[in-house]
Amino acid sequence: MEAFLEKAVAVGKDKHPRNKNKHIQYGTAGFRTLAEELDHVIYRMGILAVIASKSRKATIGVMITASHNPEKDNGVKLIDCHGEMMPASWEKSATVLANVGDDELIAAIKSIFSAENIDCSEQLSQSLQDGVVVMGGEYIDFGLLSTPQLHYLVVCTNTNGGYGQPTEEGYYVKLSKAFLDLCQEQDSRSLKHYKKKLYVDGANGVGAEKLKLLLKHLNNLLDIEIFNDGTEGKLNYQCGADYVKVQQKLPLGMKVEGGVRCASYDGDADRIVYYYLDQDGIFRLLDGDKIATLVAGYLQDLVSRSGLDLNLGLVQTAYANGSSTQYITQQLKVPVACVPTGVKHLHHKAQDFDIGVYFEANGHGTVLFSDTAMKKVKEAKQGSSLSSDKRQIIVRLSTMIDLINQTVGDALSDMLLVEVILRTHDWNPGLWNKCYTDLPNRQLKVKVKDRNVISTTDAERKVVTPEGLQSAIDNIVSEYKQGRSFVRPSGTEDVVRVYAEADTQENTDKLAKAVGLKVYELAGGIGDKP
Ligand SMILES: CC(=O)N[C@H]1[C@@H](OP(=O)(O)O)O[C@H](CO)[C@@H](O)[C@@H]1O
Ligand SMILES: [Mg+2]
Repeated sequence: MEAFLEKAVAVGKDKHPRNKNKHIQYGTAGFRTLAEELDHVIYRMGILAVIASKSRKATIGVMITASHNPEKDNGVKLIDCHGEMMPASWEKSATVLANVGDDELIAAIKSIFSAENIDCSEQLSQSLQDGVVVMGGEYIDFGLLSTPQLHYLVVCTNTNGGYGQPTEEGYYVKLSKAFLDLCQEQDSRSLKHYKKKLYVDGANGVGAEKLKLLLKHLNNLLDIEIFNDGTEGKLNYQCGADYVKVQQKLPLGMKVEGGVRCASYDGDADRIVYYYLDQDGIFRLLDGDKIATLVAGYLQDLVSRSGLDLNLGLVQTAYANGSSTQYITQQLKVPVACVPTGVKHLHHKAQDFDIGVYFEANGHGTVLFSDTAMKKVKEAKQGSSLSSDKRQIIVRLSTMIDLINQTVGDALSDMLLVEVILRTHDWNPGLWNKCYTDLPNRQLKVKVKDRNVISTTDAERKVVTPEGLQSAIDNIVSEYKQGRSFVRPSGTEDVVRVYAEADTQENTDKLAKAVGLKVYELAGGIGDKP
């Protein structure tokens, strides 16, 4: 895209410069003025026409005419895809584009792209293909996919189909077959609490489209209504997993009844969080920690009933709610490891176990089965001396392995996994939520001059530099019941993140603010204080 834009500026400057500083406006019927003043305007309308056509995914028209005006005049106007005039918002963009200086063209084009919510991925994808071809490489263009689908396809390709068919359809077939098998196994039971109704917020990303395709394979075992499916709203804007997790409220546009399970994906569908409104209409979050404990508890039970000698562990980050860690270690008696933020750290650590469950609190996670675990399950399944009870459990474990996308966190696969477990337990979201009660928590962002002045240790739970910050945090935290707080530089945004937990939401907010202020003071805060 950058290359394009640079070319647009270069050609503009060279062949169609804006010489006069006269403001010209898209009026009643396009731009209309002396022909000699229109050259750069018409060039720029060529640019706008392409943007409009991409936005509409249709042909649009550009008319050059002075209509009823004198001969020395001329004009240009755009015709929208259904044959009518362009809407007012486009007239505004046209006016901006016509009047910016030659060097401001890039910024103006970018802002139209973003205002009209236009996807530039096609151009970026072309750039990628150019890079591959120039090196003599070959590529398969799978078009639009979720991130975890591509992870799946890479493994399938490199295992010659051993992990599944290397096609998007193969992905749906593999997951849905496992899901149907696991549900059918218990088809005869009557379910009291588990309902098949589920609301899904697609974050206006790729997940909604992919979910629609998956649903065709699920034999109506799930009754899913999709919100934020990308037909109108903006990507991740007041919706999606991150918004719901951090804001702890329903996404934009989602209408739900109490007690019905809801889930939000993120834009590329590698994260998922669940939530519901309880009988008092209060929002209840079932985040990555709640998913991790649900999955770990279930698999732990399955493994112990299978009689197989397999160790199971759970990997979290410092963002995991303190109650979840306590529940896992004390109730489930599953060992927990804490690693720095970022899936690469969690995934790596999870490989230390026969069965490694990992989840970030924000809903990114999966389960890894080691080669040894896969081999033991496979051998047990083939064994002839199993009682029918044991066989059923081993088959279940083996089908679970097929249901889980082990390559990376996957909103679709994780959703099916959660649904199977809830169905098996015959749980509604309230029963799931009851396992443990989250400590109130708060995340804040603090802007500083250079976030790298903050370095951390102990899986990011303690600050090393700047000097004095950790002892200041310790002092503040000691004033709060069940208080815990840590700070770290974000790896994806130019901010320092503050996390806090305490006994009440009010105290948690106070704690987060006090720690945020210390960061601001001791680590070079800029702009508004937290
Ligand atoms: C608190 C939080 O949710 N941090 C996120 C966020 O990283 P930061 O380094 O905190 O900006 O984006 C990462 C990539 O998606 C994700 O792995 C991580 O969990
Ligand atoms: Mg993602």
